[in-house]
Amino acid sequence: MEAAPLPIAVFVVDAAGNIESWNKACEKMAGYTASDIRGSRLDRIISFDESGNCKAPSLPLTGECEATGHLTSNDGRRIPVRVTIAPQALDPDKPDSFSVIVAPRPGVMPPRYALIQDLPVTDIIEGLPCVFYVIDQSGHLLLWNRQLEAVLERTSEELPTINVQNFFDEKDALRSTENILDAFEHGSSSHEAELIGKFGKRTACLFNCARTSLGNVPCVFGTGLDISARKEAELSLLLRERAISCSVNAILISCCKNKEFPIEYVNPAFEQITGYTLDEIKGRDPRFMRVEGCDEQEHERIRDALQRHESVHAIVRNARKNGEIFWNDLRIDPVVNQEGEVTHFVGVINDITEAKHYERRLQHLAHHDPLTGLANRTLLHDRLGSAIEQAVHEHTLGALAFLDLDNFKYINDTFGHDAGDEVLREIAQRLRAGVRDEDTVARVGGDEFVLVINDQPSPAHVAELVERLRHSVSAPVTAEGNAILPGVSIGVSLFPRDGERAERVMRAADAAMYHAKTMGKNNCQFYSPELNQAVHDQLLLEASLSRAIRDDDMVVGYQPKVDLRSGKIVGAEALVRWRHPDKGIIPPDRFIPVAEATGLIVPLGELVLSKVCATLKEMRSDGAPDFVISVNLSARQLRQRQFVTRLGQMLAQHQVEPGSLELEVTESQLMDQPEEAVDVLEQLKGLGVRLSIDDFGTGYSSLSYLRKFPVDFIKIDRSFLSDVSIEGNGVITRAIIGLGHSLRMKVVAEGVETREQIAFLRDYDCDQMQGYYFSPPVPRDSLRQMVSKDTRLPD
Ligand SMILES: Nc1nc2c(ncn2[C@@H]2O[C@H](COP(=O)(O)O[C@H]3[C@@H](O)[C@H](n4cnc5c(=O)[nH]c(N)nc54)O[C@@H]3COP(=O)(O)O)[C@@H](O)[C@H]2O)c(=O)[nH]1
Repeated sequence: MEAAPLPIAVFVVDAAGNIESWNKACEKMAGYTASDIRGSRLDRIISFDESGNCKAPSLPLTGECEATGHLTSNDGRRIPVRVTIAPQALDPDKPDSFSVIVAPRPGVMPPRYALIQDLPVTDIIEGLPCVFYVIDQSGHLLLWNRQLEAVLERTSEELPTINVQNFFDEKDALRSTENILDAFEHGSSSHEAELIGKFGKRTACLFNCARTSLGNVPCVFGTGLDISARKEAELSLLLRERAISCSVNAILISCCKNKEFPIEYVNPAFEQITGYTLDEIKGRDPRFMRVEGCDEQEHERIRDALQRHESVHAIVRNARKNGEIFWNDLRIDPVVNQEGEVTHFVGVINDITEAKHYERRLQHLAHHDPLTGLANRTLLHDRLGSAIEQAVHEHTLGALAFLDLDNFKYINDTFGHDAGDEVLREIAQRLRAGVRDEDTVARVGGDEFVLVINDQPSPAHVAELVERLRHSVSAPVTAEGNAILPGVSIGVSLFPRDGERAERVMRAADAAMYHAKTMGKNNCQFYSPELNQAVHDQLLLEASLSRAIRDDDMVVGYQPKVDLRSGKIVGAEALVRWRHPDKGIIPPDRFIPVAEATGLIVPLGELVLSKVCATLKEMRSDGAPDFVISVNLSARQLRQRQFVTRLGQMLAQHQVEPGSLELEVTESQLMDQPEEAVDVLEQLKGLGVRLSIDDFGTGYSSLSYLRKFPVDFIKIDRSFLSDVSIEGNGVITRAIIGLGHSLRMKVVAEGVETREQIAFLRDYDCDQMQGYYFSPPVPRDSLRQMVSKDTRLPD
């Protein structure tokens, strides 16, 4: 392109040639500003030609003249100009200012290289924004600029002595030197390499070399442009590119150029997660992976955010190429260019399918029983709350049934835990099959199930349904090759009739179930306000029992035990009663279960034992040192860790012979945890006390355990004696007597009420009897009298 012609410059000087005025045109031509130049002499900027037609003006100026010369601009250029100087004053005799008109001389502009000799080469080389070098064929520097010294951290004295290959890293030296010297052969070369300073400074440079010669010496000259910043930018770009490429999160970049936001890039993780390659989907609308009809609202939200060029986070379901649906934790952010415009969107796709499934599993676990898959207590509570709310709102009737398996412990102990689990699973399935999908079946404890039955036409319908369920649950279950008969007690409450809050409805069903248990098990009871009263009474009983034990309102009665051969009283069973201030004597059947359930049995048992010890001491001083008193023990007392130690201490404290105390434990208690029972019984035996198995025949003793229990007596349960003349009963009683004797135990018959029973027991060599036929439980003093009078069973 032709350069624009320079304007004519006109300025004013005084006669001495000092510049007085300087306008924009002058500044444009010469580059000096008015403040730079004002006051300078004319010959500072214009050198006049001495030869030629025009004569150079001499100072001081006197008159008009025309000359040619060169204007030296402030950037060092020498511009050929024609100069006209004319006095400005009106009085030509006293001229004191002159106009100087400077015009570039057309046609006298030098050819392209004509001024080359005038070039300030050193200035140019030093002013270059890069390193400059001239190298001979041996690889030594002939010429260089200061920039090279700075980059190589070397002085101008050092540089000529060092070969160019030492300017580079060892690994780069050969290649870089070759590249530079290549220019000797090919005329030019270009490459990138790092210059290494003497003290380790590294400068990445782009080298451009060209062949030339200095005089007759062939050499290569060139520049090395510092590209460190560019290299750094490139590296960081590369790093980001690699990071995107290596990311485990799928990344998608889409363009904003149209409303479809076409895909421009996806990384390998995207390809792996979705199954689509970049080639397959480039240019497509990213929504192509959405699942029709799924997460519509979320997609709408994403769309809105993108239209507004905003970031958005959403969790949606997408389809992989193979059709599989995955959960996508999606984060989309706008990408802004240098002008601040959003040009792209970057989407980070995180496949959280596994996490979602895990979350669901956790959710399920948090709300379901792992063994049966039924609802657990938490879910039951939620469902019951909603069911009650619905029943209240819609004026319908709902039912809550509380089911407790009657003999589950026995099943577990006899057939093993695997069989027990199988029974629970089978029962769960039967219950689930017996109700509708909208009803809830929950397992809330080892052998406790709860049903929430919605929207029932009448209580009679509920009763029918629950009875059907009871039958279904009680049917034999085959587990681990055994046919097991699981009985179940069911308590039912109705809502909102029995309560409008979950806790109340649950409590009502629980009370009904408790009632069903006391009614002989394997039956179903509905809650009634009377039942509530009973539960209330029960609670009162619990509270006052604790007080009674503390205040010693307990009395112990003694029922004599008689030797069947001699008819002599040989001992007694201690039986506790509660002497209630208002209700009179309360029998143990009413408060022992409460004491056991509340743990009060422990202090109560200790109270009885200490009273018995006191009685035994009295009996000894009465002259009956061999007299034995038996005390009933509950399972909870037996399981008490310090029981044996404490009993030993108590006997010692009362100075009672351990052999005069007998402890009765029921057969079912022993068989509850037989291994532990053997352990405790042995410790008790070690203490010297006597042991007996109470209510024998009602539990499920196995012969192997009977052998292991170190007991002295077995007590035949009174139910077997109720009518010994009836075929079956007599047979069992006889068998128990035989069994006891064969195990070297004495046999006691309890609940003996008739002469016939006595005769029967004597016929079959039973050892002792206890029962109303001889005596009911009597106060301590009455017992002492009977013993001292030697009251006997008649022959
Ligand atoms: N853990 C503890 N349990 C105790 C204690 N005191 C009593 N009990 C247990 O309470 C149950 C009921 O006892 P009770 O009402 O005292 O009845 C006993 C006898 O009165 C009764 N019996 C005795 N002879 C006859 C009879 O001829 N006919 C008849 N119908 N009943 C009779 O039997 C009960 C004694 O039974 P058992 O204990 O099985 O020998 C009872 O289970 C007691 O064990 C205590 O301090 N701690």
